[in-house]
Amino acid sequence: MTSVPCHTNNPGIPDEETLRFLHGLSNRDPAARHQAMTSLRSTIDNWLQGYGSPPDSSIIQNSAPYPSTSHLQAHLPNILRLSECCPFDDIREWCKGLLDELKERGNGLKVPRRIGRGPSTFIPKEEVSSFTCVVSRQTQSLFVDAFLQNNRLDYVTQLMGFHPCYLECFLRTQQYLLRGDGPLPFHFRHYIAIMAASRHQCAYLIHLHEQEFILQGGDCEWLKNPACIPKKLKDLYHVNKILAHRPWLLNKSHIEKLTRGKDNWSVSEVVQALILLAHFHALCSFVYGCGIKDEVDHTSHSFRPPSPSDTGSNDSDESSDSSEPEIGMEVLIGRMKKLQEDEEETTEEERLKRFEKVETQNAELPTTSKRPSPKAEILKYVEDQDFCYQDFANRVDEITSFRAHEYSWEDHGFSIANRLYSDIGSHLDEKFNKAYNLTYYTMGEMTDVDTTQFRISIWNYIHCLYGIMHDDYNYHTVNQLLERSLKAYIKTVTCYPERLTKKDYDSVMKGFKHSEKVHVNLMLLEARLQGELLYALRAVMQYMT
Ligand SMILES: CC(C)C[C@H](N)C(=O)O
Repeated sequence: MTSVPCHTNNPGIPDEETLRFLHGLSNRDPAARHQAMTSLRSTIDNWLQGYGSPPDSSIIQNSAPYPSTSHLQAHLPNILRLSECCPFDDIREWCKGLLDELKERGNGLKVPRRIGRGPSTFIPKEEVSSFTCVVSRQTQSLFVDAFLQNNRLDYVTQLMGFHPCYLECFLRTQQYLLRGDGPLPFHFRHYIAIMAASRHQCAYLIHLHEQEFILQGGDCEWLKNPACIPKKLKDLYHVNKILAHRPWLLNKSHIEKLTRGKDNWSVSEVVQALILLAHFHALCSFVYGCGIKDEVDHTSHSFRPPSPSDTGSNDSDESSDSSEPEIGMEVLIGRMKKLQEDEEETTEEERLKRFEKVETQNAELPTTSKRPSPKAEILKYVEDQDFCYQDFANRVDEITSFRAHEYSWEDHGFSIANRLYSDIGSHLDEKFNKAYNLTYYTMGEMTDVDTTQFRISIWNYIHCLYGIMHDDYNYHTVNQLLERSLKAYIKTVTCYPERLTKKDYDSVMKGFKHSEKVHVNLMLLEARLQGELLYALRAVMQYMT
């Protein structure tokens, strides 16, 4: 345990000492884990001997420190979390036993209750593969990797565990962005993650990265009072806002502003920052799209009885119109077949018209649900909180559609990313391909289904929300395969993820399995990420030429 603990007085942010202790348990080597457990055990024994007041020094028989009650108390939510989600059986069992023992013996200590509630409010916990269920070897070893990388087996990872071959790629890329070679210091990377997540008020990601920020030696003043962050980071606020909500407005002048002057951003740093921002904006969509709950140690819920949101019955918000019947899976499959059989020849002009039609229809979709009002602990990170998505079709600026054949990820984005921030292009490319091509040839209970058309229409529809047109694509397909309620869901998750409700999730893709809904959310994440990056990297290219 280290010196100078960082006391943040924020319920979401434990002190540095607690975080270091967790570090000790995150070890691949069972002997090292055992040692970490023994040392914590001695610390707790010291406390138990003294029941909250320092015991007579003759009783302390080991070299472990004597903890204060509040200090020990601060460990408990984390011990609870480990007792519920840790891929190492030894730690999980040990934590369970410890909590039970403290409940009996820990005079005055408030011991949180185990609730085993699962990662999502939308998906029953029995459906989610985790350490308690039988998961494949591959998934199990990915969970261990994630635990070691992030000091936890987080809920995002658990849900992505439905799709291990994607998860592998996701973890590798995120690890590279946060811990790999790159121009930005580690604590900056986490602060940028916080800034990105705050655009969608995503407390889940904000709290995770506040902790990582502290572990990377970040100054906790930046968390308490974001007004005191360095000017260099402040300069990123504007770009963050545009990229998150109206990326088509990004141009070379924004890059110029960041790179001008002394002690400002280098182009490589800008590229890493833009990719981090886009990565975390898109991850917010995944978090909300799948109804991911707060991590066990991020709230004080475990001291009180479960709330409706813990049990997944929180659907009080009325937002989507679920009265409209869905077309049903059989009709959908029939339409896909038909589209494949009679491929229609279209002119460029016709394709453009169809694209514009889908775009105009987007603007007509209802987005009635209200924005949740953020808590002060989130608001402190947000500037201009009213700035949000605006329908591309209703833009006031003279901006034309982005033509993907003039600037595409494969031919342009990929190489400029790789050139300015080595290897990132390849990591992202692999991840995009995994998400774009992932298929099990199933749809609900049906097998041997070619779902290509459906999946491509989701991807291209998301790009359409951002004004990106794929010139060789017939947008008529989008209207054939994506019904209004599904389009509304996709639009909400992509553009206003914080407004999504359980009811929205329940009322679309009715015959689909939960793992398939998560699959759709992976595509939303990646297509949004790629859309933002196309604009961001085009702006960088324009600045450089
Ligand atoms: C999103 C889902 C409809 C994807 C489908 N299960 C497939 O294997 O392609």
